[in-house]
Amino acid sequence: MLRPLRLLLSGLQTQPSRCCSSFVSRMRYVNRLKEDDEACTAALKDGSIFLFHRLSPLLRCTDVGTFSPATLTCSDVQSVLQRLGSDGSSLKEAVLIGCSEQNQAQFCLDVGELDQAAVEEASQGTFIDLRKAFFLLPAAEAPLVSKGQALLRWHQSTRFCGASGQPTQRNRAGSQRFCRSSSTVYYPKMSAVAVALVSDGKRCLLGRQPSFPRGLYSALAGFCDMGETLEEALCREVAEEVGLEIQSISYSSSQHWPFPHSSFMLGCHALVSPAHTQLCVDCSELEDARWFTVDEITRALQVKPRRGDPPILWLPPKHALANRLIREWVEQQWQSKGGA
Ligand SMILES: NC(=O)c1ccc[n+]([C@@H]2O[C@H](COP(=O)([O-])OP(=O)(O)OC[C@H]3O[C@@H](n4cnc5c(N)ncnc54)[C@H](O)[C@@H]3O)[C@@H](O)[C@H]2O)c1
Ligand SMILES: [Mg+2]
Repeated sequence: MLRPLRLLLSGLQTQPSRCCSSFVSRMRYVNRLKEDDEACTAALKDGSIFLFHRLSPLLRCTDVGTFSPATLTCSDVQSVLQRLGSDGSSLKEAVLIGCSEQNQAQFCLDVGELDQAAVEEASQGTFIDLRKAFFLLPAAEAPLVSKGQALLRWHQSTRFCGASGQPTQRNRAGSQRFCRSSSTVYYPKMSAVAVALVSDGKRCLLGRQPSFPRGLYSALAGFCDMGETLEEALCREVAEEVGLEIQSISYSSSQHWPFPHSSFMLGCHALVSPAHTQLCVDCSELEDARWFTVDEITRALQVKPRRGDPPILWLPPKHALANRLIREWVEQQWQSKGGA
């Protein structure tokens, strides 16, 4: 079958184009690799690979005691696989996750079929559960690793078509899967979650679930229902969880959150009328919810939690969107105090 000219031309190009800004050319390059299997195969040969073992990423500890994701070249991975007696065919399972600022395509690969300790020894790293690894990594590197895990998990759970029950096939980049029998195309999925930092103008509202570590309180959150807007989801979640009606919703920022599975977190600030702040907590959802003053929150932000010694109030870690919302609120409170 004749391939479209666009794909033939793009297949010749195995590096990002230099005609536009480096960001634009990297984005277009990654997009092209998703569409063109041959270009993607070529990019893998020159690309970098993040290894996972049963969804735990391979990290390396630096000389100064910090952690970073172990970045291997394709030939590094080939020699690790060969040393462990694998024929290297599992490289075909690598999934495209992006392109580095150095214009190198980035892939992830799960080598869960190999002995974990042997891969660690051969690749000079350690596989660490993402729940721990995510917080050990610098905030700039954690999202790439969580994206890799999310894509690998999605491939593992979408092997069969929900309509025909037949096996699905992936494209080279791993950006979609296809069922020949039902002609269904599957794309990676994530659930939308609305998070709100609710304030009454002077205090902010935080809640805790029974599963949270002792002392931890966070912004209210909930999965968006089908057909809901972000605003509708926030209003419903806050009403359900603490029995309040919110208004003046303003969007702050978003993040991909890998726990327990892929969520697309949409973070907002919201207000309640100071005359209606009485909480009616739904105990089936939350163990507790409370109003906190800016002084209490400012003190809690300065506390470094130590193992076995939880402070009275412990806030979400810096990598979490809720932490960002809390910091934004504190800054805005101090600014308005300074201006008053
Ligand atoms: N990154 C952050 O800063 C941050 C902050 C708060 C919450 N979160 C995350 O947001 C997620 C949702 O928060 P929550 O637990 O309060 O939600 P929630 O209040 O909607 O309650 C969870 C319940 O919703 C139901 N549910 C509906 N749709 C679902 C779906 N698509 N997937 C799973 N369950 C679904 C389930 O019964 C589940 O037990 C959690 O996974 C949490 O880790 C992240
Ligand atoms: Mg909730």
